[in-house]
Amino acid sequence: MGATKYANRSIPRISLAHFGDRIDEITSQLIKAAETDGFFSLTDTEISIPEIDAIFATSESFFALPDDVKATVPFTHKNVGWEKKSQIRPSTGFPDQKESYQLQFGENMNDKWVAEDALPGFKPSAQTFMKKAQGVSEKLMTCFARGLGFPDDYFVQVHDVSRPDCQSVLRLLHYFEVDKAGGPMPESFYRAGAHADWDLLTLLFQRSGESGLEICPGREVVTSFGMGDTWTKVDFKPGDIVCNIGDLLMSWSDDRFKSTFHRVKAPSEPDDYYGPRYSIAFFNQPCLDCTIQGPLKRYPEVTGAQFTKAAMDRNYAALQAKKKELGQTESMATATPAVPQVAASA
Ligand SMILES: O=C(O)CCC(=O)C(=O)O
Ligand SMILES: [Fe+2]
Repeated sequence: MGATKYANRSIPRISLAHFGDRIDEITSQLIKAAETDGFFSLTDTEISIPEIDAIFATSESFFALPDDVKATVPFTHKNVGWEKKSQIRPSTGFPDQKESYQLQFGENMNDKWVAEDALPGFKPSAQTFMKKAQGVSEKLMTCFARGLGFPDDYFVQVHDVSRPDCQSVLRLLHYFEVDKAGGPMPESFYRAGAHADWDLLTLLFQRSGESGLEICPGREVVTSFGMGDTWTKVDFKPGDIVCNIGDLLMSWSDDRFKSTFHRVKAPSEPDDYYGPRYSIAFFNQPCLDCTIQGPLKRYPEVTGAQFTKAAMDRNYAALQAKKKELGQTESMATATPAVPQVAASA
Protein backbone atom coordinates (compact mmCIF):
# COMPACT_ATOMS: atom_id res chain seq x y z
CA MET A 1 0.00 0.00 0.00
CA GLY A 2 1.42 3.42 -0.91
CA ALA A 3 1.79 6.22 1.65
CA THR A 4 -1.41 8.16 2.29
CA LYS A 5 -1.57 11.60 0.65
CA TYR A 6 -2.18 14.19 3.36
CA ALA A 7 -3.11 17.89 3.24
CA ASN A 8 -3.36 20.27 6.13
CA ARG A 9 -6.80 21.71 6.58
CA SER A 10 -7.75 23.61 9.63
CA ILE A 11 -10.79 22.14 11.31
CA PRO A 12 -12.44 25.06 13.13
CA ARG A 13 -12.80 24.94 16.91
CA ILE A 14 -16.02 26.64 18.00
CA SER A 15 -16.85 27.63 21.57
CA LEU A 16 -20.42 27.24 22.81
CA ALA A 17 -19.74 29.38 25.92
CA HIS A 18 -22.54 31.86 26.79
CA PHE A 19 -24.65 30.29 24.07
CA GLY A 20 -27.73 32.44 24.64
CA ASP A 21 -25.80 35.69 24.30
CA ARG A 22 -23.53 34.56 21.47
CA ILE A 23 -25.97 32.60 19.34
CA ASP A 24 -25.57 34.77 16.22
CA GLU A 25 -21.78 34.70 16.41
CA ILE A 26 -21.82 30.91 16.96
CA THR A 27 -24.27 30.50 14.08
CA SER A 28 -21.99 32.29 11.65
CA GLN A 29 -18.99 30.20 12.77
CA LEU A 30 -20.97 26.98 12.36
CA ILE A 31 -22.30 27.99 8.95
CA LYS A 32 -18.81 28.80 7.70
CA ALA A 33 -17.46 25.44 8.93
CA ALA A 34 -20.44 23.60 7.42
CA GLU A 35 -19.91 25.31 4.05
CA THR A 36 -16.22 24.41 3.89
CA ASP A 37 -15.21 20.92 5.06
CA GLY A 38 -18.31 20.06 7.08
CA PHE A 39 -16.21 19.13 10.13
CA PHE A 40 -15.56 21.23 13.24
CA SER A 41 -14.94 20.71 16.93
CA LEU A 42 -16.86 22.17 19.84
CA THR A 43 -15.42 23.41 23.08
CA ASP A 44 -17.07 24.81 26.22
CA THR A 45 -20.05 22.46 25.90
CA GLU A 46 -22.21 21.30 28.82
CA ILE A 47 -20.53 17.86 28.75
CA SER A 48 -17.53 17.74 31.08
CA ILE A 49 -14.34 15.70 30.65
CA PRO A 50 -15.28 13.41 33.61
CA GLU A 51 -18.66 12.75 31.95
CA ILE A 52 -16.94 11.81 28.69
CA ASP A 53 -14.45 9.63 30.57
CA ALA A 54 -17.33 7.94 32.40
CA ILE A 55 -19.23 7.00 29.23
CA PHE A 56 -16.01 5.62 27.71
CA ALA A 57 -15.54 3.49 30.84
CA THR A 58 -19.15 2.28 30.46
CA SER A 59 -18.52 1.51 26.80
CA GLU A 60 -15.34 -0.43 27.58
CA SER A 61 -17.17 -2.47 30.20
CA PHE A 62 -19.81 -3.42 27.62
CA PHE A 63 -17.26 -4.49 25.00
CA ALA A 64 -15.33 -6.45 27.65
CA LEU A 65 -18.36 -8.76 28.08
CA PRO A 66 -18.13 -12.17 26.40
CA ASP A 67 -19.49 -12.23 22.85
CA ASP A 68 -22.32 -14.58 23.84
CA VAL A 69 -23.59 -11.97 26.32
CA LYS A 70 -23.33 -9.16 23.74
CA ALA A 71 -25.14 -11.43 21.29
CA THR A 72 -28.22 -11.30 23.55
CA VAL A 73 -28.79 -7.80 22.11
CA PRO A 74 -28.06 -8.36 18.40
CA PHE A 75 -28.13 -5.63 15.75
CA THR A 76 -31.47 -5.22 14.02
CA HIS A 77 -32.55 -3.19 11.05
CA LYS A 78 -34.27 -0.78 13.39
CA ASN A 79 -30.72 0.42 13.84
CA VAL A 80 -30.16 -0.77 17.39
CA GLY A 81 -28.04 -3.51 18.97
CA TRP A 82 -24.57 -5.06 18.77
CA GLU A 83 -22.66 -6.10 15.66
CA LYS A 84 -19.13 -7.33 15.19
CA LYS A 85 -17.05 -7.20 11.99
CA SER A 86 -20.18 -7.07 9.89
CA GLN A 87 -20.59 -3.56 8.52
CA ILE A 88 -19.41 -3.43 4.91
CA ARG A 89 -18.91 0.01 3.37
CA PRO A 90 -19.42 0.49 -0.37
CA SER A 91 -16.04 2.24 -0.50
CA THR A 92 -14.19 -0.93 0.56
CA GLY A 93 -16.31 -4.04 0.03
CA PHE A 94 -14.87 -5.58 3.22
CA PRO A 95 -16.20 -5.58 6.81
CA ASP A 96 -14.91 -2.92 9.18
CA GLN A 97 -12.64 -4.44 11.83
CA LYS A 98 -14.68 -3.24 14.76
CA GLU A 99 -17.67 -3.93 16.95
CA SER A 100 -20.41 -1.46 17.80
CA TYR A 101 -23.48 -1.21 20.01
CA GLN A 102 -26.25 1.17 18.92
CA LEU A 103 -28.67 2.62 21.44
CA GLN A 104 -31.82 4.68 20.97
CA PHE A 105 -34.21 6.58 23.22
CA GLY A 106 -37.48 5.00 22.19
CA GLU A 107 -39.38 1.80 21.56
CA ASN A 108 -36.87 0.32 19.07
CA MET A 109 -34.70 -0.39 22.15
CA ASN A 110 -37.34 -2.34 24.07
CA ASP A 111 -35.46 -5.67 24.11
CA LYS A 112 -32.07 -4.33 23.08
CA TRP A 113 -30.74 -3.01 26.41
CA VAL A 114 -28.11 -5.34 27.84
CA ALA A 115 -29.58 -7.02 30.94
CA GLU A 116 -29.06 -5.22 34.25
CA ASP A 117 -27.52 -8.30 35.87
CA ALA A 118 -25.05 -8.69 32.98
CA LEU A 119 -23.85 -5.08 33.29
CA PRO A 120 -25.29 -3.21 36.28
CA GLY A 121 -25.97 0.47 35.72
CA PHE A 122 -25.34 0.41 31.97
CA LYS A 123 -28.77 1.65 30.88
CA PRO A 124 -29.07 4.70 33.18
CA SER A 125 -25.47 5.67 32.48
CA ALA A 126 -26.02 5.51 28.70
CA GLN A 127 -29.37 7.30 28.89
CA THR A 128 -27.93 10.16 30.95
CA PHE A 129 -25.17 10.65 28.41
CA MET A 130 -27.59 10.43 25.47
CA LYS A 131 -29.66 13.25 26.96
CA LYS A 132 -26.55 15.39 27.32
CA ALA A 133 -25.55 14.69 23.71
CA GLN A 134 -29.08 15.63 22.66
CA GLY A 135 -28.75 18.93 24.56
CA VAL A 136 -25.60 19.88 22.64
CA SER A 137 -27.19 18.73 19.37
CA GLU A 138 -30.23 20.94 19.95
CA LYS A 139 -28.00 23.99 20.22
CA LEU A 140 -26.42 23.15 16.87
CA MET A 141 -29.84 22.48 15.33
CA THR A 142 -31.07 25.87 16.51
CA CYS A 143 -28.10 27.60 14.87
CA PHE A 144 -28.38 25.67 11.61
CA ALA A 145 -32.11 26.37 11.42
CA ARG A 146 -31.44 30.07 11.96
CA GLY A 147 -28.63 30.05 9.38
CA LEU A 148 -30.94 28.54 6.77
CA GLY A 149 -33.78 30.96 7.49
CA PHE A 150 -36.05 28.38 9.17
CA PRO A 151 -37.73 28.98 12.56
CA ASP A 152 -35.27 28.29 15.43
CA ASP A 153 -37.07 25.13 16.57
CA TYR A 154 -37.47 23.68 13.04
CA PHE A 155 -34.90 20.86 13.36
CA VAL A 156 -35.32 20.41 17.12
CA GLN A 157 -39.02 19.59 16.70
CA VAL A 158 -38.44 16.73 14.28
CA HIS A 159 -35.69 15.26 16.48
CA ASP A 160 -37.89 15.10 19.57
CA VAL A 161 -36.37 12.40 21.78
CA SER A 162 -39.48 12.15 23.93
CA ARG A 163 -41.33 10.56 20.98
CA PRO A 164 -41.40 6.75 21.27
CA ASP A 165 -40.49 6.51 17.56
CA CYS A 166 -37.47 8.81 17.84
CA GLN A 167 -34.65 7.51 15.58
CA SER A 168 -31.52 9.18 16.99
CA VAL A 169 -28.70 6.80 17.90
CA LEU A 170 -25.79 6.68 20.33
CA ARG A 171 -23.23 4.32 18.85
CA LEU A 172 -20.47 2.91 21.02
CA LEU A 173 -17.52 1.77 18.90
CA HIS A 174 -14.55 -0.47 19.60
CA TYR A 175 -11.82 -1.03 17.00
CA PHE A 176 -9.57 -4.00 17.66
CA GLU A 177 -5.88 -3.72 18.46
CA VAL A 178 -3.55 -4.31 15.51
CA ASP A 179 -0.27 -6.14 16.06
CA LYS A 180 2.40 -3.62 15.02
CA ALA A 181 5.08 -6.29 14.90
CA GLY A 182 2.96 -8.56 12.74
CA GLY A 183 3.87 -6.90 9.42
CA PRO A 184 1.52 -5.13 7.03
CA MET A 185 -2.17 -5.90 7.27
CA PRO A 186 -3.95 -7.19 4.16
CA GLU A 187 -5.33 -4.58 1.73
CA SER A 188 -8.82 -5.60 2.87
CA PHE A 189 -8.23 -4.43 6.47
CA TYR A 190 -10.18 -1.30 7.41
CA ARG A 191 -11.04 0.10 10.82
CA ALA A 192 -13.92 2.15 9.42
CA GLY A 193 -13.87 2.42 5.63
CA ALA A 194 -14.49 5.81 4.04
CA HIS A 195 -18.10 6.87 4.27
CA ALA A 196 -20.41 9.82 4.75
CA ASP A 197 -23.03 9.80 7.50
CA TRP A 198 -26.60 10.10 6.34
CA ASP A 199 -28.07 11.67 9.45
CA LEU A 200 -28.59 15.40 10.09
CA LEU A 201 -25.38 15.86 12.04
CA THR A 202 -23.07 13.67 14.10
CA LEU A 203 -21.30 14.32 17.39
CA LEU A 204 -18.12 12.28 17.73
CA PHE A 205 -16.45 11.67 21.06
CA GLN A 206 -12.83 10.66 20.73
CA ARG A 207 -10.20 9.61 23.24
CA SER A 208 -6.89 11.42 23.37
CA GLY A 209 -4.07 9.33 21.99
CA GLU A 210 -6.42 7.05 20.03
CA SER A 211 -6.05 8.75 16.67
CA GLY A 212 -7.24 7.52 13.30
CA LEU A 213 -10.17 9.71 12.31
CA GLU A 214 -9.48 11.36 8.95
CA ILE A 215 -11.55 13.39 6.50
CA CYS A 216 -11.48 13.59 2.72
CA PRO A 217 -13.52 16.50 1.37
CA GLY A 218 -14.55 16.90 -2.24
CA ARG A 219 -18.26 16.16 -2.34
CA GLU A 220 -20.38 18.63 -4.28
CA VAL A 221 -23.80 16.99 -4.25
CA VAL A 222 -25.45 14.80 -1.67
CA THR A 223 -26.44 12.17 -4.22
CA SER A 224 -22.82 11.34 -5.14
CA PHE A 225 -20.13 9.28 -3.48
CA GLY A 226 -17.53 11.80 -4.67
CA MET A 227 -14.42 12.49 -2.65
CA GLY A 228 -10.97 13.88 -3.28
CA ASP A 229 -7.72 11.98 -2.79
CA THR A 230 -6.04 13.84 0.07
CA TRP A 231 -6.79 13.10 3.67
CA THR A 232 -6.57 15.27 6.77
CA LYS A 233 -6.12 13.90 10.28
CA VAL A 234 -8.75 15.25 12.65
CA ASP A 235 -7.12 16.81 15.67
CA PHE A 236 -9.01 17.78 18.80
CA LYS A 237 -8.36 18.85 22.39
CA PRO A 238 -9.44 16.75 25.40
CA GLY A 239 -13.11 17.39 26.16
CA ASP A 240 -13.87 18.73 22.68
CA ILE A 241 -16.61 17.18 20.59
CA VAL A 242 -15.82 16.59 16.92
CA CYS A 243 -18.90 17.20 14.76
CA ASN A 244 -19.76 16.59 11.16
CA ILE A 245 -22.60 17.43 8.83
CA GLY A 246 -24.54 14.41 7.53
CA ASP A 247 -26.17 13.84 4.15
CA LEU A 248 -29.54 14.88 5.49
CA LEU A 249 -28.39 18.37 6.41
CA MET A 250 -26.48 18.58 3.13
CA SER A 251 -29.70 17.86 1.29
CA TRP A 252 -31.81 20.06 3.60
CA SER A 253 -29.44 22.95 2.87
CA ASP A 254 -29.64 22.37 -0.92
CA ASP A 255 -26.00 21.09 -0.86
CA ARG A 256 -24.75 24.30 0.77
CA PHE A 257 -23.39 22.42 3.81
CA LYS A 258 -20.99 19.55 3.13
CA SER A 259 -21.33 15.97 4.31
CA THR A 260 -17.72 14.95 4.00
CA PHE A 261 -16.24 11.49 3.54
CA HIS A 262 -14.33 10.30 6.56
CA ARG A 263 -12.79 7.08 7.86
CA VAL A 264 -10.91 5.55 10.71
CA LYS A 265 -7.64 4.66 9.07
CA ALA A 266 -6.28 1.16 9.46
CA PRO A 267 -2.89 1.66 11.13
CA SER A 268 -0.12 1.08 8.58
CA GLU A 269 2.42 3.86 8.99
CA PRO A 270 4.85 4.25 11.93
CA ASP A 271 3.04 7.20 13.55
CA ASP A 272 -0.38 5.55 13.37
CA TYR A 273 -2.17 4.31 16.50
CA TYR A 274 -2.22 0.49 16.66
CA GLY A 275 -3.84 -0.03 20.07
CA PRO A 276 -7.49 -0.76 20.80
CA ARG A 277 -9.55 2.28 19.87
CA TYR A 278 -12.81 3.43 21.42
CA SER A 279 -15.03 6.19 20.06
CA ILE A 280 -18.65 7.21 20.46
CA ALA A 281 -20.94 8.71 17.83
CA PHE A 282 -24.27 10.41 18.40
CA PHE A 283 -26.30 10.45 15.19
CA ASN A 284 -29.18 12.92 15.03
CA GLN A 285 -31.87 11.20 12.99
CA PRO A 286 -35.27 12.79 12.38
CA CYS A 287 -38.62 11.12 12.97
CA LEU A 288 -39.81 9.11 9.98
CA ASP A 289 -42.89 11.25 9.33
CA CYS A 290 -41.13 14.64 9.09
CA THR A 291 -40.89 16.38 5.71
CA ILE A 292 -37.56 17.43 4.27
CA GLN A 293 -36.85 20.13 1.71
CA GLY A 294 -34.26 22.88 1.53
CA PRO A 295 -35.16 26.57 1.24
CA LEU A 296 -34.20 26.58 -2.48
CA LYS A 297 -36.18 23.37 -3.15
CA ARG A 298 -33.24 21.83 -5.02
CA TYR A 299 -34.53 18.32 -4.25
CA PRO A 300 -38.17 17.14 -4.19
CA GLU A 301 -39.84 17.09 -0.79
CA VAL A 302 -39.48 13.71 0.97
CA THR A 303 -40.35 12.27 4.37
CA GLY A 304 -37.73 11.17 6.88
CA ALA A 305 -38.57 7.56 6.00
CA GLN A 306 -38.19 8.19 2.24
CA PHE A 307 -34.89 10.00 2.73
CA THR A 308 -33.42 7.10 4.72
CA LYS A 309 -34.73 4.53 2.25
CA ALA A 310 -33.20 6.41 -0.70
CA ALA A 311 -29.87 6.64 1.16
CA MET A 312 -29.93 2.92 1.92
CA ASP A 313 -30.86 2.04 -1.67
CA ARG A 314 -27.99 4.18 -3.01
CA ASN A 315 -25.66 2.53 -0.53
CA TYR A 316 -26.81 -0.95 -1.45
CA ALA A 317 -26.36 -0.28 -5.18
CA ALA A 318 -22.88 1.14 -4.56
CA LEU A 319 -21.97 -1.91 -2.47
CA GLN A 320 -23.09 -4.29 -5.22
CA ALA A 321 -21.02 -2.32 -7.74
CA LYS A 322 -17.98 -2.53 -5.43
CA LYS A 323 -18.40 -6.28 -5.00
CA LYS A 324 -18.54 -6.69 -8.77
CA GLU A 325 -15.40 -4.57 -9.16
CA LEU A 326 -13.62 -6.77 -6.57
CA GLY A 327 -14.81 -9.89 -8.41
CA GLN A 328 -16.68 -11.12 -5.34
CA THR A 329 -19.22 -13.72 -6.36
CA GLU A 330 -22.60 -14.05 -4.68
CA SER A 331 -21.40 -17.04 -2.63
CA MET A 332 -18.38 -15.04 -1.43
CA ALA A 333 -20.65 -12.16 -0.60
CA THR A 334 -22.95 -14.35 1.47
CA ALA A 335 -19.96 -16.00 3.15
CA THR A 336 -19.30 -12.65 4.82
CA PRO A 337 -21.69 -11.82 7.65
CA ALA A 338 -24.99 -10.11 6.88
CA VAL A 339 -24.58 -6.45 6.00
CA PRO A 340 -26.09 -4.25 8.64
CA GLN A 341 -27.39 -1.22 6.79
CA VAL A 342 -26.45 1.02 9.66
CA ALA A 343 -28.90 3.78 9.04
CA ALA A 344 -26.68 6.67 9.89
CA SER A 345 -23.40 5.96 8.17
CA ALA A 346 -22.83 4.46 4.76
O1 LIG B 1 -14.86 6.07 15.25
C1 LIG B 1 -14.82 7.20 14.76
O2 LIG B 1 -14.03 8.06 15.18
C2 LIG B 1 -15.73 7.54 13.59
C3 LIG B 1 -16.95 6.68 13.49
C4 LIG B 1 -17.84 7.05 12.34
O3 LIG B 1 -17.50 7.84 11.50
C5 LIG B 1 -19.18 6.42 12.22
O4 LIG B 1 -19.49 5.46 12.96
O5 LIG B 1 -19.97 6.90 11.38
FE1 LIG C 1 -19.17 8.42 10.25
